[in-house]
Amino acid sequence: MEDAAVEVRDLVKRYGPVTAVDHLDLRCRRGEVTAVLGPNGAGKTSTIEICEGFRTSDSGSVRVLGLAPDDPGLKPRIGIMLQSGGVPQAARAGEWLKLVSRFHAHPLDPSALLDRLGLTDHARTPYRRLSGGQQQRLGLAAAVIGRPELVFLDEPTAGLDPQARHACWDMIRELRAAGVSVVLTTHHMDEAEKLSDHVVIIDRGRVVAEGSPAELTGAERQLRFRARPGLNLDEVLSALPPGSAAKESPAGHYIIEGQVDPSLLATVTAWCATEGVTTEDLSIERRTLEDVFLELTGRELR
Ligand SMILES: Nc1ncnc2c1ncn2[C@@H]1O[C@H](COP(=O)(O)OP(=O)(O)OP(=O)(O)O)[C@@H](O)[C@H]1O
Repeated sequence: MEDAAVEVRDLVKRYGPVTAVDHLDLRCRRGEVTAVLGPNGAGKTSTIEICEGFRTSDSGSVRVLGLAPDDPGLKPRIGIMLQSGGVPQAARAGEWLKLVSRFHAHPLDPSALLDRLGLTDHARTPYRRLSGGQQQRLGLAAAVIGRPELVFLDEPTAGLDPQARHACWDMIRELRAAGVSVVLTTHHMDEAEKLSDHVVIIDRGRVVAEGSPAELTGAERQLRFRARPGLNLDEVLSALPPGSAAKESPAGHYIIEGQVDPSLLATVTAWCATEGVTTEDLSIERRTLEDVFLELTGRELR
């Protein structure tokens, strides 16, 4: 398994009666961005923090860059951005980053990094006085300053405004371009779709689906329209090619799935015309990761 940045097999983590991670397998390839998605309490942070060496597992095996998570040789090679920050409350942003840089053999320039993340004006501000978004950005800076081979980012854009979010995305793209492996957890589907090579969806401590964003959303497209509620979809389905699907969700919002081509479009609009149904907002769309997630778990991510 030479090329795995992270290799987790049959991982189990229990907190008393709660099984947070339930025989989970996870493989993150080197040089790729892997996004781990799941609803609250799915077991993402438990899994990632076991990989980072901050929590112990009950059973299973974990290899990070080929090493055990508690191997002292691993720390200088990985960067970690914790959900909880991990920065002393009184530490000033600039001084903290300089201190962190001294732990690394070939660090990035702290001032340039602060500038990059829009924190130059806050270099002398104690951590506790930074806004939530500024704290996040400082955490990201500390995770990448040592030029790591692998970066773990736990919800890196939570609470960021759109501008800071884009700065964070740019940084993740640059890391990837430089060959750095990135493992990130997120609640944002668009973030996972835009940034990642591989998406792993976990729910109740297990992997429920994985693949590239394109593999997960499939080539299938959807025809969506609005019309009066309660249309008999069995009728339109009987006129469509086998394998097509139709649903009304929520009331008055219709989705037809299958080979969405001009012929299918003609069939649906002709059927609507014979039924005296006026359609509104008719559009053809690709399935999103959010659609896939809802189908798999029946739950929203947020
Ligand atoms: N230290 C702990 N003690 C007891 N239970 C815990 C602890 N940490 C996590 N849990 C429980 O384990 C389950 C998984 O939590 P975890 O934080 O790993 O999920 P998550 O997917 O990261 O969730 P979120 O998206 O909310 O951060 C949850 O039911 C949580 O309440």
